[in-house]
Amino acid sequence: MSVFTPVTAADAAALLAHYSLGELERLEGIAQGVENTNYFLTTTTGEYVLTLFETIAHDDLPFYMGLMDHLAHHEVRCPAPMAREDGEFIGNVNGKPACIVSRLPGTPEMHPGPADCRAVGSILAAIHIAGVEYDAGLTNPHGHAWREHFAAKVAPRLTAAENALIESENRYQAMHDDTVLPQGIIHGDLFRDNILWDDEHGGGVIDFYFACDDALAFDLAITVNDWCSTPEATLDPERTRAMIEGYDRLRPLTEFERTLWPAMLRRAALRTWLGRLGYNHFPRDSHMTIPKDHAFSRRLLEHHVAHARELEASVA
Ligand SMILES: Nc1ncnc2c1ncn2[C@@H]1O[C@H](COP(=O)(O)OP(=O)(O)O)[C@@H](O)[C@H]1O
Ligand SMILES: N[C@@H](CCOP(=O)(O)O)C(=O)O
Repeated sequence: MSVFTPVTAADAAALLAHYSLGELERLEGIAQGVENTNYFLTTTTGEYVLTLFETIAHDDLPFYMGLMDHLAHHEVRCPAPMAREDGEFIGNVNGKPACIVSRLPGTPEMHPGPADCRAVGSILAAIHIAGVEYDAGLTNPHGHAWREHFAAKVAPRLTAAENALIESENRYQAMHDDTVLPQGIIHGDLFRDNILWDDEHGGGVIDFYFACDDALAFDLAITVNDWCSTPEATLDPERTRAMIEGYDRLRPLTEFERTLWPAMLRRAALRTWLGRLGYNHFPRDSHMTIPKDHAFSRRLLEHHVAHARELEASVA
């Protein structure tokens, strides 16, 4: 997250008047993240996170709130949304829709080994399995149409080589029909910084605001691309194998998923690259934001394009 919309103690106290969460003790802006405004919020009853939604359509918010509520009740450790006294999860702060969720303890593991990756694979599979019973849906707003549209928008700011790579990758993706793959609720952003680990509970998952309906293997590819990549923008074979095993033991991959695995890894790398180009070339006015490395995502995509055989072998 970031702070795009500053929140004062008085704003937070006015919001808390709609909840039974006690009195405000402390409010602290969070620099991490790039999508929403976030604050740690401490009250006399506990520790929470206040989120102001900056870009998400108001109509989509019940999907995210309901999903966290559902998963929190289905053995996925994740933030629980706090209900207001009127029963709603969403309120308003400084003109922005806002929610309060429980704050998870723990810290991210930014230098994972194979054992961490195996655990993450199992956490992702548990989300996919629990998602089957969630009775709401959301079409991926960053699917094929978005990739094409965004490519045209960002094109004037990129080099000819970058535009050629995006164009050919969009063409490749259009040729690979993923509707044959199992679909369901995906997290969509299970990067290293979105799991908080603590000794007592293990991994807790945050940041469900890219969740949507899509191919489950695409979600695994997003996760592998982040957790199993090396600083040289390649995939570490041992970590990749461990994550796929951790996933597969709970939700076995189908033959189609194995066949389309290289395409999913490429699609995930393209999605992240385009997203990061957006943060970089069309920045929003933020009071606190940590930039994302878009060149790394391009190099990862280039690696995937050049090493199709290796990617196939990683899931064989
Ligand atoms: N429920 C939570 N419990 C603990 N920390 C959280 C929680 N939600 C967010 N955070 C903290 O805020 C940071 C940014 O959150 P994130 O959801 O990734 O932002 P964004 O919505 O911009 O993607 C996280 O890296 C984490 O430090
Ligand atoms: N994880 C994505 C984009 C969203 O970042 P977050 O820090 O807000 O989760 C990326 O790294 O590009």
